Amino acid sequence: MSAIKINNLTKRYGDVTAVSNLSLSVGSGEIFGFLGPNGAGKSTTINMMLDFTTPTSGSVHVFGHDAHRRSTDIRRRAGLLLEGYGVYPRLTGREHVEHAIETKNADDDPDELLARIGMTDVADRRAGSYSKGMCQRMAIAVALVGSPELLVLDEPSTGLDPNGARRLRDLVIAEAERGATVFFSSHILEQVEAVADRIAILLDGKLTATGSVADLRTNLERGTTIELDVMGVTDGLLDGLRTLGCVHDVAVHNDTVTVACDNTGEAKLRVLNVAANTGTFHDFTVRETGLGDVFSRYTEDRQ
Ligand SMILES: Nc1ncnc2c1ncn2[C@@H]1O[C@H](COP(=O)(O)OP(=O)(O)OP(=O)(O)O)[C@@H](O)[C@H]1O
Repeated sequence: MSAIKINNLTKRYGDVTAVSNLSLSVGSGEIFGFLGPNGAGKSTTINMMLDFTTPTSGSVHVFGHDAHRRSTDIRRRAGLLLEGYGVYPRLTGREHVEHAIETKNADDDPDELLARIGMTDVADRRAGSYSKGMCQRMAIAVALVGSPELLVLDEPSTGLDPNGARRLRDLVIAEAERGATVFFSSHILEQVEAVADRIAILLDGKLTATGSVADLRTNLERGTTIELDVMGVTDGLLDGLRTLGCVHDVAVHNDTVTVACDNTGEAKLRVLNVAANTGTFHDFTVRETGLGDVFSRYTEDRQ
């Protein structure tokens, strides 16, 4: 069963269409990464899932329930980390978590939750004195209260140092292993690539891609990227590369020519042969397509 089912969802603010006819579903127990550039509509979608914003049209179901009619139930069963999490400056980190435990009628150990995100040392300090990253860590601990069936994390990596980011990653995996569904938005592509079972990429409120990172790579037919360092890019080189059947894309940046081609030894050899024949080629790097490439391809190239 789907934990989240979004059908033809649209949200307009005056002339701005923040989300446009969006449909997607997230399976129970899945780690789902929601990607998109600034202003793509990620937060607006999340806000509609939790009934903080009303859709212009379309519907969202969470745990099979209508997000608007059953919002209280849904929020009770979910752990939320949303933009603009309100901090009470006079309360300590532990008191924030204790308050959430009380509100949710849960029986967690606040110290254990704070330890999971590396907050033990500062648990007794007032949140007013916390750094941005400490506030974010505290908000993550609060989201975990009550072992929620669904974690909705809007940009959870914001402000976290590499250690915090690693803890977050481990934590997301552990929560999914326990059976929780995790839906998180992020700009940190490596974070998403490391943990997400599937991702969706949003651009101008529209879904431009959905699937596993591997699926998206295959869709793009960009198994391998070869970067050619040349001394002066010539039309002969570009034409030669573009006529190869195994080449899907050729991009130029200064003296580097980036070639996306089939992931076969023969394809790589043919690309390097063309480059060698131009006489100005002096080095190359081969790398597998990463999520960064997929993201750029689905967003920048289509704008
Ligand atoms: N309350 C609002 N009133 C008017 N426009 C809004 C409102 N909320 C969002 N928008 C607009 O809707 C679009 C989508 O915004 P949203 O915050 O959902 O994007 P996002 O993908 O979360 O961006 P970011 O990564 O920058 O947080 C933007 O053009 C934004 O300006």
